[in-house]
Amino acid sequence: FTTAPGTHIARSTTFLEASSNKKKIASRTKWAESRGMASGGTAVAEGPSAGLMTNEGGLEYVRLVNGAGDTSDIYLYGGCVTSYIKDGQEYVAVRPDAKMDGSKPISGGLSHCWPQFGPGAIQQHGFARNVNWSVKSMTDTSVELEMAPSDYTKEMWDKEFLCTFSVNLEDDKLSTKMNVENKGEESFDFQAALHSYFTVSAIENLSIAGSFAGKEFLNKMVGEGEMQTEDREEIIISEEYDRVYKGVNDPVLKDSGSGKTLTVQNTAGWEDTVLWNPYGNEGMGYNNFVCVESVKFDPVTLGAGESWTGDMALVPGDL
Ligand SMILES: O=P(O)(O)OC[C@H]1O[C@@H](O)[C@H](O)[C@@H](O)[C@@H]1O
Repeated sequence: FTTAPGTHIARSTTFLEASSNKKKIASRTKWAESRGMASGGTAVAEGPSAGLMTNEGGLEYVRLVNGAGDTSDIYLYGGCVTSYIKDGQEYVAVRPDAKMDGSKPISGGLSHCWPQFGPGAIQQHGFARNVNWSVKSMTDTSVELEMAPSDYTKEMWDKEFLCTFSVNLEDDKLSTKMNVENKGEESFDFQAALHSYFTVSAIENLSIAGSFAGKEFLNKMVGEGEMQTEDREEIIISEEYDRVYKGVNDPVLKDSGSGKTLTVQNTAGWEDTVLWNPYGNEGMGYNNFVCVESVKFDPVTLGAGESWTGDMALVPGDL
């Protein structure tokens, strides 16, 4: 498969050479058989194949493939979607300075911030993005990952929880569902976000539509953070951005360079949008990505036995 020129960054460690296809299929078959599943799979000689893969840094990821040859990669480390390719166009970005070997959270993809967003009582953005999630079930086009407490998480946050993250590669979109369940006897609070990195052909080619006009936002780039009011219908980024738009959850990315749009369809749970771009930072590759994050900024209080769900789908389109 191919990707549109100029939209593909730091992808070398997440894509294996076609010559290693045999190894991938063998690994998938072994994985499926060890779980009592038919090996099945999309073992198309010339196209991508679905299944559990290992990257050059030793990290495992699941590749989903649909009938049209669209693909999505989901790393078990961090439960992170690092790629969504539809009709040859890559929509998800990974920063060129990202570590793809587990030495630090993946800076890119649909990265989980949980149970905390940003700085706070525990580590920046929480721990969900630097633990290994496990595969509960998978098919060629879907995977369900789970994250449960461990000694590591309990040291920081001693709560009984179960997080489930499902990704479904459909014909016209990539659907995700984050579910948090309180398995303990006492209530707990959390924040959540998908710190989503999306590809852009160049930042000057991007505008972001949505219900931004008239909304108040927290501009974290001013002093300790300042509340301001947005007066634009569409956001254009021409300086460093770190902004929390509470009550906005319908962003649409429009890229005049690729001629593509990407609708971030938040249909449950995700109430807010954070925009982040380290404008001018070449090392981070600022010119080829934007973070348009699906966020639940005000903490959720979950009673014993209760659960919370965030539904988000990425829907590609043409300008
Ligand atoms: O590099 P990371 O951990 O993926 O985070 C990216 C950025 O995420 C933003 O939300 C933070 O405000 C930045 O400080 C941070 O650099």
